[in-house]
Amino acid sequence: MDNYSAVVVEGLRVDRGGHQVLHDLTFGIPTGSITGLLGPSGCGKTTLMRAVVGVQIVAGGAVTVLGKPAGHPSLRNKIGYATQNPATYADLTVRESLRYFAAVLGAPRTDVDRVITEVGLGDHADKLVGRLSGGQRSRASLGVALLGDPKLVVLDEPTVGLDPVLREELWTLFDNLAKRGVTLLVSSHVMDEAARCERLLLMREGRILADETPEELRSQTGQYDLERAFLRLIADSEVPA
Ligand SMILES: Nc1ncnc2c1ncn2[C@@H]1O[C@H](COP(=O)(O)OP(=O)(O)OP(=O)(O)O)[C@@H](O)[C@H]1O
Repeated sequence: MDNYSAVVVEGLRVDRGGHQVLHDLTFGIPTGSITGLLGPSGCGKTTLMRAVVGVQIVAGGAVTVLGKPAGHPSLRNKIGYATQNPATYADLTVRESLRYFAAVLGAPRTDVDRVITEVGLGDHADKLVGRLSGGQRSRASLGVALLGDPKLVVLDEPTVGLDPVLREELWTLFDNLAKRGVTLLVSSHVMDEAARCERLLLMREGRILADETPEELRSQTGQYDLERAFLRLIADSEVPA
């Protein structure tokens, strides 16, 4: 692996439920970048993230993360992962929950207050997770992914259910993490978030349609609006040879 790529995926194939859901994917994710993973529901975004984090059985190919095979024990404390399902306990408060996960991960206790502030839950730190709104609960899960000092943060639709102000705050947090050299892989359905990413991986039906910067995507398709650009790519990919 070169120093430039935090993640290298080569010829990745994954089968789920008896079907191939990822088809020979090959790409790299630059260190310290925010890469957006975008595509319609069911195209394979979560499956790809699971493969990067090392919890997905793969049928073929290789995934290398920070120079080690995905799932290698030494990566455990270097990767933060927030799934679409909140990873917190309903009967603990936000602070208790984060303290628990900090202990499990071996992260310093002082991290708890830092991440509570980072995810904007300062006013809700002593509330039971079960009494939080959906958006607050997903921010509590995001807090778990930020405990310790992860070098790679993988976030599956972290802004679902958040209002525009909170979404903006979270994207500012992602920018700050990237400036510190953290690599972020963030999935989203929302194309306006694509413009916040340095690189975009656009997926459809288990294949990567584009791996480029928002600017490259705009100039390649002649569309400024990234949603239109994506639709143009899909239309072009469907033109019979
Ligand atoms: N546990 C599972 N068992 C069998 N098939 C699955 C399982 N989870 C997902 N799949 C299938 O794998 C494919 C990719 O699903 P995946 O969850 O990766 O898509 P996604 O792009 O993340 O979707 P969404 O945006 O809706 O979360 C889909 O066809 C889905 O039906």
